[in-house]
Order: sequence, then structure tokens, then C-alpha cells
Amino acid sequence: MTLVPMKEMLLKAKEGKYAVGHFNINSLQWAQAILQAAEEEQSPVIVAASDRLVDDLGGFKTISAMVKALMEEMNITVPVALHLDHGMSVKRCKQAIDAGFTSVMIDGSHFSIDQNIQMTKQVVEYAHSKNVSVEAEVGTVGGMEDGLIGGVKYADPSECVRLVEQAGVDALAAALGSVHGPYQGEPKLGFDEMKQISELTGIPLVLHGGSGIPDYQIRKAIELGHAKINVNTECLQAWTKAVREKLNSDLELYDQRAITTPGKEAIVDTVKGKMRGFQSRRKAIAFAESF
Ligand SMILES: O=C(O)C[C@@H](O)[C@H](O)C(=O)COP(=O)(O)O
Ligand SMILES: [Zn+2]
Repeated sequence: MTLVPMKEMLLKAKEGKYAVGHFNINSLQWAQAILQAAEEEQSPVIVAASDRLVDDLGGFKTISAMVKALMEEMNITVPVALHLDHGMSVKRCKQAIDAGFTSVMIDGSHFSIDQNIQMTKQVVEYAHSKNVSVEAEVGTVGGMEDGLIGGVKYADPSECVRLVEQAGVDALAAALGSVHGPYQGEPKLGFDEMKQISELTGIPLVLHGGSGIPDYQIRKAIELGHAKINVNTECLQAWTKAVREKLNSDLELYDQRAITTPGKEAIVDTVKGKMRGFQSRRKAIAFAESF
């Protein structure tokens, strides 16, 4: 199967009350592991490259060519969207689209809502003319800075409605208490606001900071309109733990493949676990007729 846009995936997920996992790639091995997990689970999947890492990964064209080639070599049959995560500018989103990404996030959340809408509109116009899906963000997802969790700013429901109506995005990341990186204690998500924003906008919601959220809260977030859940930290933690254990088990080891293969296996297991928690397992079948 070739890469597919994200919009259709998320509409199906919202209707079916499950979420499609978005998993960030940190190297080729990550892409292999995520695709393998999706195929084994028969789950649709979003393979994501965070803009902050695009250059490290070889640039937009390299990422796109790599994911497409892996899909062919690995005989991937499940639907896969290739997504630009936290796109930093209109220009970067257009570059990703030109390179073959089928979905982009324009992250205008650090600007005023008027500027955010303006930027998002420009991306939507370009993306939709090429059948590419667009995600935008309102509010601020928290994050780890100097060892402290901070910076959470709840999305304002009226700003969410304005952005969705004026820019015409396909998915909305409304920040409601989630955090990038590890949580300190139990995550506290704004479920009342989630319900309100989902009902007001009607479009699939995206949950950033999806690592470390207990299953019961994930189920509630899906129930309240989330159709895409972003995960990076848990895969990084699983990879690092496995590689560290391997290195500690044999201080003479220097073979790169022997060192990192346990890391890849740990990503496969983590992604499969998330897909089960998001209830997207065996949902690939629903796409057979659409694509
Ligand atoms: O780390 C990145 O650049 C990508 C993440 O921001 C991703 O969008 C995300 O939300 C994953 O959150 P995490 O699981 O808490 O790392
Ligand atoms: Zn994020």
C-alpha cells in the first residue's frame, strides 16, 4: 500500500471510537520498528518526523524516500500516513508536502491566535490542493524544562472554533493539560474542556504528550473526540533501557547491530502495546475498500 492522507484515517477512527497512533521516528530503525508493529497488529499508523529532527534525519526527501522504500521492502499492507510533526513554518510544511509527506502539522501555537490562523490557512490551502491533511494546535502542551514540568496553557474553546472554521484544518491539537516527556504523578487532563471543544468543532482531536497516560484516561480521551495520539517518549525510554541493558551485559561488545537490535525490538513491543490501548488493532481492514 502507498502512503495515505491522514484525514480519512482519523474520520474512521473517530466514528469507530478508537485512535490512530502517531509514533515519532528518531532513525531508520524507528521507522522499521513502527511499520513492523503496525503490520503485525493490522493497525493503521501515522509515522511522524518532528521538524526539530528533520535535518538530523537527512531532510524531507530522505525521510519520505526512506519510509516509502521500507513500506515496499517490508510488504506493508496497512494504511500509513507520513506526517510532519510540529512544523515550524509555512515554508517547512510546503517543503514536506513537496517531498511526499501526506500530512503536516503547522504549529502556530506560540503565536497570537490571529497569526496562528493566518499561517494555518496558508498551509491548508497548499496542502488540500495536493490531497495532504493538516493538523494545527491551540494552547500549549507542557514540557520538561530544567527538570521541571511547566508551560501548560489550556486551549481556549472560542479560539479553537475560530481556527477550525477559518482555516479548515482536518485535525486539532487542543492543549488540555498534557505534557511532552515524562509526567510527574498522574496526568491531569481537562476532560470537561475536551468534551466542549470536541462538540463545538466536530473534528478529530489530537492528543500530544501521549506517553505515560494511563489506559483509562486514554479511553476517556478517545470517547471525548480524540482520534490521534502522539507517542515519542515511551519509545525512546524503551529503546534506551534495552540498549543500556545490552551494553551493561557485555562490556566488550562493539558491534552496532548487536547493540541496537534489542532497542528496535523494544520499540516494536511498545508500539504494539500502544496500538492495543488505542483500540486500533485489526482496524486496517476497514480501509481495504477506500484506498
Ligand atoms: O518530541 C517531539 O518533537 C515530538 C513530540 O512533541 C510529539 O508530538 C508528542 O506529542 C509526543 O509526546 P511524548 O510521547 O510525551 O514524547
Ligand atoms: Zn507534540
